[in-house]
Amino acid sequence: MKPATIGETWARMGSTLAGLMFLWAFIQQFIPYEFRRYVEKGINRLISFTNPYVKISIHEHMGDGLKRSEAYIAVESYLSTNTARKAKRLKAEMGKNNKLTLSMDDYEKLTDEYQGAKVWWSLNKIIRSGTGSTFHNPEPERRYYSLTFHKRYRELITESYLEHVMKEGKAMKERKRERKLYTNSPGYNWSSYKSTIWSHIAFEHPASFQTLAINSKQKQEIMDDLVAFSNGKDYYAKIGKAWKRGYLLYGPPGTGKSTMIAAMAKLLDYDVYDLELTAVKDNTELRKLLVEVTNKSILVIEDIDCSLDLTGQRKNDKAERLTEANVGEEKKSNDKEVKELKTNISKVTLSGLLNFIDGLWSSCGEERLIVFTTNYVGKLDPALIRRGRMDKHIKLSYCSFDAFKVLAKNYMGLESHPLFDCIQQLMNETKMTPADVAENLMPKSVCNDAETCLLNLIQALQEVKEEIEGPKVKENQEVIVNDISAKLNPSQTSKLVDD
Ligand SMILES: Nc1ncnc2c1ncn2[C@@H]1O[C@H](COP(=O)(O)OP(=O)(O)OP(=O)(O)O)[C@@H](O)[C@H]1O
Repeated sequence: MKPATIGETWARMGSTLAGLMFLWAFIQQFIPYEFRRYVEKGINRLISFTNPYVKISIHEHMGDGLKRSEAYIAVESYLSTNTARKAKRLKAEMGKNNKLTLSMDDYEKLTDEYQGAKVWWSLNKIIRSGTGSTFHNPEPERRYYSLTFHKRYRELITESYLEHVMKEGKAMKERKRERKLYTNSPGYNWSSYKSTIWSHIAFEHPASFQTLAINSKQKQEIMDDLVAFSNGKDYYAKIGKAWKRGYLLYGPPGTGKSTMIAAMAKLLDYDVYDLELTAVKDNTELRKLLVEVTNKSILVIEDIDCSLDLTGQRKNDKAERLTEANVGEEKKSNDKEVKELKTNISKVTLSGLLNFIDGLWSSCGEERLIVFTTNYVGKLDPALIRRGRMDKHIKLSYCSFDAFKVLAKNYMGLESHPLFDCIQQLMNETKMTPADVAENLMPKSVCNDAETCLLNLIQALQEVKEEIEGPKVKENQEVIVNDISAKLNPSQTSKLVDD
């Protein structure tokens, strides 16, 4: 008799297995549940006894279903380097600097070798039919990586290879890291998540400390403080303090508080979590949001004076005013607004916020900055900004000549100009925010050159000064400017005088 080919053997095995399964399904109907469980357990044990391969699963989400597992993220980036070379089915996504990044597609398999041991990775998913996206289950699909290897490598894989994957994966993730801007604001529903969870976009704010227009001494001091913080892991551990630091940025609108936060994030390569407190329903929701904040991040609460209990009160007042004005045609729209205002009143309390920042963040997470901004530092509850909670108080003020020089370099590439003296003198006598100075330095038409922009600024500064000191100032100042400008460009001078 002719020996069976490999194909025939597989076919025979397949049909035998199918027959056995059919038989088992048939028998199951007649045997009690307990006995069935017993038989199934035995079969499983027999399979694992005869199967020489070990399987480890690494799931994407932690037990609570909210947080992505760090192990999963590390495996994902570890495998991404092999993916482009080895995998046949790839997933492409837009990554850092608008570059496409490739990763394994669902159900794809990859092999890897480590100290002579061959392992197999695959990306699988569990689809939970019938479940929708909810707060607790943001995704109905749950992905997980499976690692399969021969049992003779058990020790090598569990004690050495997995550690190697975690370490390499984390390092790669760090190198490819793209800074993100997270927000909980319902108006910015960038992802499919519900409004109460953070949604994010890539954070590509162009501001840096180099372009930030503040006094150079103050700038250097802040930068040194930030760098010392980010290198301070051992120091914080030694003194027994949680590795976090609070900054209070205060000053009039347009002095660069938001710009400084962007510069901080760029300097340290941190993510930014912009917490809109008025969109947080209550302390429970606040807790959920804060638990989600990752390490190496800045938690920002802007205009803190407008965000806490005060806001509730303000909204209540407005709701009452609208209710009183409920007459005529406006009634319908007022009713709607009153309803929205009443339902949107945040119940987050100052003590709730402080408890979470002090308690929760001290017991979990590290390398985090908290930044509060306000235009009115005097309005804040001293408990909120005491040292230890807000460690560094930074005052951002009107544009100094030092700060102006940074803006002149940013906007016009100018390091010096004969008109700078006049600007310096006016800046010492007036108050103008960097935002207003910057606006005046922007060319108003394509043909505007640097000198025209500087003259625009001088004119604006004169107007501010005039408001403070009266019109006589303008006359005196014009004489000085005209003297300088006449030497530079006569046509510009007449323009200024005419204005
Ligand atoms: N110190 C600064 N350095 C560089 N640019 C600045 C500075 N201050 C303001 N600007 C410019 O003005 C614009 C507004 O500044 P920014 O939003 O940072 O001010 P702010 O203090 O946060 O204001 P607000 O209190 O109203 O939020 C910025 O887009 C930036 O171009």
